[in-house]
Amino acid sequence: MNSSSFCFYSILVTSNIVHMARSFGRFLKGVQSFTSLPVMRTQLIHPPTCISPRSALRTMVALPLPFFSKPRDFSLPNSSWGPEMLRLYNHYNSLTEVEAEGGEKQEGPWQRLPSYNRSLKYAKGGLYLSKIIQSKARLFTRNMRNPGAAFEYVLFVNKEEQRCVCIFQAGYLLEGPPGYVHGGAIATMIDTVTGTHASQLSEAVMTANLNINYRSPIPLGSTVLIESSLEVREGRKTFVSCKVTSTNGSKMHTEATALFLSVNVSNLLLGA
Ligand SMILES: CCCCC/C=C\C/C=C\C/C=C\C/C=C\CCCC(=O)SCCNC(=O)CCNC(=O)[C@H](O)C(C)(C)COP(=O)(O)OP(=O)(O)OC[C@H]1O[C@@H](n2cnc3c(N)ncnc32)[C@H](O)[C@@H]1OP(=O)(O)O
Repeated sequence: MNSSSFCFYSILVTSNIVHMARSFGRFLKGVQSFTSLPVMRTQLIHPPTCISPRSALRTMVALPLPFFSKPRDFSLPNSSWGPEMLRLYNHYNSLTEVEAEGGEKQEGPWQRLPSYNRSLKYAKGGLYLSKIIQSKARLFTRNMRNPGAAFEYVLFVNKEEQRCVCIFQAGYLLEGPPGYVHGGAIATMIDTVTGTHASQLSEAVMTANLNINYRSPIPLGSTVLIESSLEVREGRKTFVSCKVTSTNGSKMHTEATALFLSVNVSNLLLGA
C-alpha cells in the first residue's frame, strides 16, 4: 500500500468511525426520546454501557421517566369536535367511572384508550431504513396538521363485554366520492379500531385478514360509531366483527370482519 492509498484508507476508516459514532449518538438520542407506549415506561435500574440492538430494545422498555417528554393524547376533545362527537364522548366518558355506595368513585365498565402520534420508534423496518425516515415515522391517522381535517376519533373499551366503541368524526381531507368519506379511510378506521381492540384482548397483533362490506356512504364531516366485538379466540388467532353506524344506530354504513394474529413483539421490532 503506498502512502496516498494509506492516507485514503485512513480517512475512510476515520470517517467510518465518525459516522458510526454519530449514528450511535443519534441512536442513543432516539432511544432517550422514545415517547410512545406509556405502559412500557418503567424505572431504569442499571443503565447499560454497551448497547446491542437487543439490549437497546430492553433499554427502551426500561428508560427512566425523566427522559420522556409527556406525549400528547390525541383522543381528548379539541376545538374541531362537533356537538355530536362531544355528546358521545361525554356519554362514554361518564361510564368510565361509577359512584360506589359510600360515594367514592370506582372504575366503570368502559375505559377510554389514550392515543399518541407515533408507534414504537424502532419498529421493524425502522432499524433498516435510513435514519431520516426512521426518525420521522409516525402513526398516520394521528398526524394531520389541522385539528378536524382528517381522523378525529376516540376509543372506549369494555373488557367485560369484550366490546370496543369508537366515535369517529370524518374530516374534509377524507373525501372519496363527492361529499362522502373515502372507502380507504373507512377501512383505515376499521383496521385501527379492530386492531386496537384485538391487541387489548391479546398482545401485539397484526391484521391477517380484513373483509369489508360498504352498505351506505358516510357523509363527509359527520360523526359515526364504529363498534368492534370479539367473535372468537383460537390460539394466536383473534376473530373480530365490526360495524359502522350512524350515531343513533338507525343507519348501517359498513360491516366488517377481521382476523388478527398475535405476533412476537421482539421479532417484529428487531426484524427477526
Ligand atoms: C409493536 C406492536 C405492533 C402491533 C401493533 C398493532 C396494534 C397496536 C395497537 C394500537 C396501536 C395503534 C393503532 C393501531 C392501528 C392499526 C392496527 C393495524 C395493524 C395493521 O394494520 S398490521 C399491517 C397489515 N398487516 C400485515 O402487514 C400483516 C402481514 N402478514 C404477516 O405479517 C403474517 O402473514 C402474519 C403475522 C399475519 C401471520 O404470519 P405467521 O407466520 O405469524 O403465521 P402463519 O402464516 O403461520 O399463520 C398462522 C395461522 O393463521 C392462519 N392465517 C394466516 N394468515 C391468514 C389469513 N390471511 N387468513 C386466514 N388465516 C390466516 C394460518 O392458516 C395459520 O393457521 P393454522 O395455525 O390453523 O394452520
